[in-house]
Amino acid sequence: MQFLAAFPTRIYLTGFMGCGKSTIGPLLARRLGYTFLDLDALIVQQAGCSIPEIFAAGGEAAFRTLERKALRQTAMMDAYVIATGGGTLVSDDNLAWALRNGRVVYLQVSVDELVRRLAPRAAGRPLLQDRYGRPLRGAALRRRIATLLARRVPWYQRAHHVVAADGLSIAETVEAVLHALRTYRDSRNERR
Ligand SMILES: Nc1ncnc2c1ncn2[C@@H]1O[C@H](COP(=O)(O)OP(=O)(O)OP(=O)(O)O)[C@@H](O)[C@H]1O
Ligand SMILES: O=C(O)C1=C[C@@H](O)[C@@H](O)[C@H](O)C1
Ligand SMILES: [Mg+2]
Repeated sequence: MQFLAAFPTRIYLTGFMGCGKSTIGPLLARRLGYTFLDLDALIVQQAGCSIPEIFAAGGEAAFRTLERKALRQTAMMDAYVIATGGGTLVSDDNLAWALRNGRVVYLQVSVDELVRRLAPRAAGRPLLQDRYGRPLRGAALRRRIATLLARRVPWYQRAHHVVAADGLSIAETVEAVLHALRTYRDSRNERR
């Protein structure tokens, strides 16, 4: 009997804040019959406080420690779509781990589109706030997004799949990710 390779067991969504990991993830999971997990939500649940509270109490380093642990808790999860945080896979260590333990999909979105999406949603994202905890706006928000994104792209681009999501609706982005995963699955089956 010929065994046909199916979709990977774990799919990790990566990309900048606002690229849509938490929005696309549940829809993608439903299409695949997978379970959805949001790593930020897992961290909040286990810490018993919000992300801004974690940053306020222990700085970004404390958050990154929790995030690293949360990522590794997904090791044995079967048939999961996992939305990582925007900075989770911006680390050689975490990225190499995710690349070994699942398929990593980068939702690539331009600075212009990220600014549009994040302008009303900077609150609750500590890296998009000023030193007084006020959400950045206008040119300051754009500068922060552009600087951080440029720094992070070298990690994001090492994903197994890069899905150009600019100009796509939410539903179209789900289809684009499914297309990338199907193409990968079919290429593996052809090689058998
Ligand atoms: N085409 C689109 N694809 C995805 N999200 C979109 C789109 N158009 C608008 N949005 C909105 O942009 C926001 C994307 O935010 P979301 O929380 O999903 O991003 P994220 O990648 O999970 O960010 P973070 O890293 O901060 O968790 C949502 O409010 C979503 O409704
Ligand atoms: O891009 C980041 O570094 C972050 C993104 C969010 O998902 C959260 O994980 C947190 O706000 C940090
Ligand atoms: Mg998210």
